[in-house]
Amino acid sequence: MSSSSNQENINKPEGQSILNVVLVFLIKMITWILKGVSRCTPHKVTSRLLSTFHQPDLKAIAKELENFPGGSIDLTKDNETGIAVMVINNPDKRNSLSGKMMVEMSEKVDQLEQWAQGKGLILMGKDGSFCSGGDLAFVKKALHYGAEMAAFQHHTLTRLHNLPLISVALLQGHTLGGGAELSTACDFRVMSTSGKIGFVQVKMGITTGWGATTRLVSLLGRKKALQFLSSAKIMSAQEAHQEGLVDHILQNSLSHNEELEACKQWLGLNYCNYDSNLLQAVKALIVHCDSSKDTSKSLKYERDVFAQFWGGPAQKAALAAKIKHN
Ligand SMILES: CC[C@H](C(=O)O)C(=O)SCCNC(=O)CCNC(=O)[C@H](O)C(C)(C)COP(=O)(O)OP(=O)(O)OC[C@H]1O[C@@H](n2cnc3c(N)ncnc32)[C@H](O)[C@@H]1OP(=O)(O)O
Repeated sequence: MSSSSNQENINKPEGQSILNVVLVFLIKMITWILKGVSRCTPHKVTSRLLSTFHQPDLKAIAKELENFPGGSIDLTKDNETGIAVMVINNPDKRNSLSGKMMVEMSEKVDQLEQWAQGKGLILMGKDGSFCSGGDLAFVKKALHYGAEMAAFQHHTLTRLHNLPLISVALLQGHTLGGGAELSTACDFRVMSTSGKIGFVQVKMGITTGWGATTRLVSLLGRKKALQFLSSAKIMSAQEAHQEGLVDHILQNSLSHNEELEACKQWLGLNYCNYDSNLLQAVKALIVHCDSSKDTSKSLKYERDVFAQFWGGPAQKAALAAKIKHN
């Protein structure tokens, strides 16, 4: 740089050069913001802003979901053993979840939150199948209602996951899509040797709608979560156990009821031997330590992304294709 320009700089009043710095900074900031906004389509900005500020009215969503009938969620609590069994009961549709069943599951979780003698919970499906996800008849009628349904399910499954009970999903038969998501809302997964599990959402033109991405990353880490969710792989019991998703495989050739009894034994003998107050305190401590990471922020973002695909062309094409995830 020539000495004369150096001379200029040296003679420039202090305020002038600070003003220049501030001006340059402001121009850079404005350019950066404009670049950022142009990257998002108006739709994405709107829906993200909406979901950030929009607090779902769960009571109103429940009223709407109850308009989609079918099946039931049945709960039995054994005050002697302290183990409850929650049954996803829609066997004619492979225990897929209707809107009504989503509301009933929320109500049963309410009951379990108040169960003083509770120690453990087994979540299972009726007649030897766990759950094949959302009831597709409900799904096709609720394509306008994805964000609300996801908000409702996130609320229920986060409370299920955080129950002061040690929970096990008994995976018999098929566990698909939303059904696989339900299984991640339990502390453990026990599977029959012939069972199959697959996070098939991406094959259905959507991302996870019931919170499984957040829970899988926390449970098994980013890599395994990415493998399951991007491949839509249908895993056998052996494969799921090898991946660490399933904690115990039941012995072969048991009847459906014998598998339930074996699951009760596994849960009772391993994790429900002590006083319910103590066990509930142990689980509450685990939940507190786990939720110190910001899972609510992660779930909110998961809902935002889900809402951008739900009802979109890829989901409509998948629904029209009547895909069977055998
Ligand atoms: C946010 C979650 C997300 C969403 O809600 O969109 C998802 O859950 S995505 C995943 C949605 N689930 C599916 O796509 C499953 C589709 N079904 C199948 O792949 C098969 O039915 C299977 C593998 C579950 C069972 O196959 P199998 O050969 O053993 O029996 P059938 O196919 O004959 O099924 C018997 C009977 O059940 C009905 N069915 C099965 N799954 C569903 C479902 N999810 N919703 C509604 N109905 C279901 C199937 O249609 C048969 O009924 P029928 O009247 O005899 O045709």
